[in-house]
Amino acid sequence: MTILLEQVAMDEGRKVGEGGDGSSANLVLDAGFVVVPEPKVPVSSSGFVAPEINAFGHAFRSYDAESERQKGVENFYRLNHIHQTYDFVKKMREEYSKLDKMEMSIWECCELLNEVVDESDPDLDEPQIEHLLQTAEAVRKDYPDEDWLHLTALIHDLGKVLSLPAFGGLPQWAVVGDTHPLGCAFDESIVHHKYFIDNPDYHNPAYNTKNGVYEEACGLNNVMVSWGHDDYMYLVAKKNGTMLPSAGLFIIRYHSFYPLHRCGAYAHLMDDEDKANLKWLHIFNKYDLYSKSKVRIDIEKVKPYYLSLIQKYFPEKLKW
Ligand SMILES: O[C@H]1[C@H](O)[C@@H](O)[C@H](O)[C@@H](O)[C@H]1O
Ligand SMILES: [Fe+2]
Ligand SMILES: [Fe+2]
Repeated sequence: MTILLEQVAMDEGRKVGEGGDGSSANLVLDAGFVVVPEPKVPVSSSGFVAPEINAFGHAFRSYDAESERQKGVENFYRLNHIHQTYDFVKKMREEYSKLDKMEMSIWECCELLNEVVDESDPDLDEPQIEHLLQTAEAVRKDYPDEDWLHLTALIHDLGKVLSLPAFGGLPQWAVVGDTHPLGCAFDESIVHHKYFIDNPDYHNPAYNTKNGVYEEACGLNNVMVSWGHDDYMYLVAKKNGTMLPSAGLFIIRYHSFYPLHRCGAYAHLMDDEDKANLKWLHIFNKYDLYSKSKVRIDIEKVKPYYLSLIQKYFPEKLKW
């Protein structure tokens, strides 16, 4: 099966100002029709076995178990839940859609990411480039033919550069952690849900019902999801005209949306394209979460392979 990129770009373009990604979402349009094979979801994978415990001796994603990271992580979610509001997300999307902060290649960004510490993650305290390569290499072993998925894995967390001064030096609560929609009720499955009580949207009747400002099946592209590294990297990839398939862009954009991909919350907002792409996100999530370990990848050895993928799917320099 194939899809026409122009069609996808137009579909997304019609949602301008409605929680979509703004008016210049369709750079690809200029190139006319580009036929991209839509990746088929393979029946099953082999190799990678998800470990039962993380590097700190706990189950993965234990947000309440006492550990050296627990308090910091909980405080992170307290701030995240208080400050991420519908208006805040709208403002951030507008600001960062300008892509006027930096010009650099994908690989340069991978290297920059090493400066970033993620305070939201109970399972990881390794430099971020290790996580990128661990995820990508684990995916590559099980899905050797899906090179777009290897590259998606490599770049999925690059948006964390938002916390660096050159990108506005955003606080952690606006960069990392799980994401959730704004403009409708906060689902109970969201980590440390109790802190929403101090969020103004929680008390706003326009925003605190099941559907809130949305209609059933309106499509996630119409939904304001909390601002952070996911949506930023999606904007960067899309607006710089990446050739990644829509499943790759969906993974980048929603990989932290655990309430949806782990708990099935907000499923009523998805449209058919979201549902198809969610299958790939489920596959990806296993590698993103469970490849986090102390095992280092030899960067110099794998670098040429990833540089070739970057060249295939991205322009040499991107606007950030
Ligand atoms: O703490 C982690 C980390 O910030 C990841 O990059 C993000 O994707 C996860 O959803 C989050 O739980
Ligand atoms: Fe992430
Ligand atoms: Fe990740």
